[in-house]
Amino acid sequence: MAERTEQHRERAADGARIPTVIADDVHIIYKVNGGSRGKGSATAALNRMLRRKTAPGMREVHAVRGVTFVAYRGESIGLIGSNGSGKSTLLKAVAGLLPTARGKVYTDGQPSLLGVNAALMNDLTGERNVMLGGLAMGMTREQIRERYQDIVDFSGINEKGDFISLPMRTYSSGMAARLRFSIAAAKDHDVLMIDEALATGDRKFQKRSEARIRELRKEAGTVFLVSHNNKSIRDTCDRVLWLEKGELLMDGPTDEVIKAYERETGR
Ligand SMILES: Nc1ncnc2c1ncn2[C@@H]1O[C@H](COP(=O)(O)OP(=O)(O)OP(=O)(O)O)[C@@H](O)[C@H]1O
Repeated sequence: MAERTEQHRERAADGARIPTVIADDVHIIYKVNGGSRGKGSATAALNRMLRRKTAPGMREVHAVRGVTFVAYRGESIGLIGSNGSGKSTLLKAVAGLLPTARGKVYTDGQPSLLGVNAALMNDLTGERNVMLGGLAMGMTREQIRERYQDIVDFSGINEKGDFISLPMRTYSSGMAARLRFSIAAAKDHDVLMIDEALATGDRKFQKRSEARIRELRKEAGTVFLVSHNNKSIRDTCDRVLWLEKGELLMDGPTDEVIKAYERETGR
């Protein structure tokens, strides 16, 4: 892995912690077309497209409501909350993939979002996808070639045969998720965001990825992890943000927040 550079230190020369992400009163609103009053048929939608009309009754989903926090170098932050509470939306906004309706997100460096749905090409081989994924993260061909074997070994894709030379559509969902994680984890990120990646893959792979997350943290980036698995969060994160209905309910040390969450949800 890359050597620690000046820029990768956890603390500034005066000993102050270095912020990597600042979310200031962030609001995210999705606008949903034709959410559907009326029949919402395909013909009606086609008609609207042809006439360039906006859908009647455009609806809004206010997914994130006034979230504020500061993340620092060397932190690993878990995002928890019930289904639909806004975790993935918040990460997408931090990654710059969704505009804020109000408020601002400031980041140091380019955040990388690794979702279980990260776009790899199903018809291409695992090998080609390693190359594409690496290039998409800003690595050079040379760097990817250097790390290629590590990526494949880490993913464990070839443990049961030569799967890396087969198209990704032949992979199980666990195998595909492992390859996505392995590609993303090959680079030292300033801010790495992982959406449920650890929920997939078997226990052995989860252990390996948890270890890699700890390593990435040591290399002084900031890691965000969205997960419904409290154990993964406990094993990996030192701080947790708890979202409910788009609002930040609690922000604090992992143990405190998870305990409060478990009391509330009975899980
Ligand atoms: N593309 C979209 N268009 C419209 N609404 C959306 C879209 N994506 C998410 N939403 C809505 O935004 C809200 C937050 O969703 P989000 O996926 O961020 O929640 P989450 O906490 O990540 O959920 P989960 O734990 O189920 O993955 C939900 O009400 C959801 O219906």
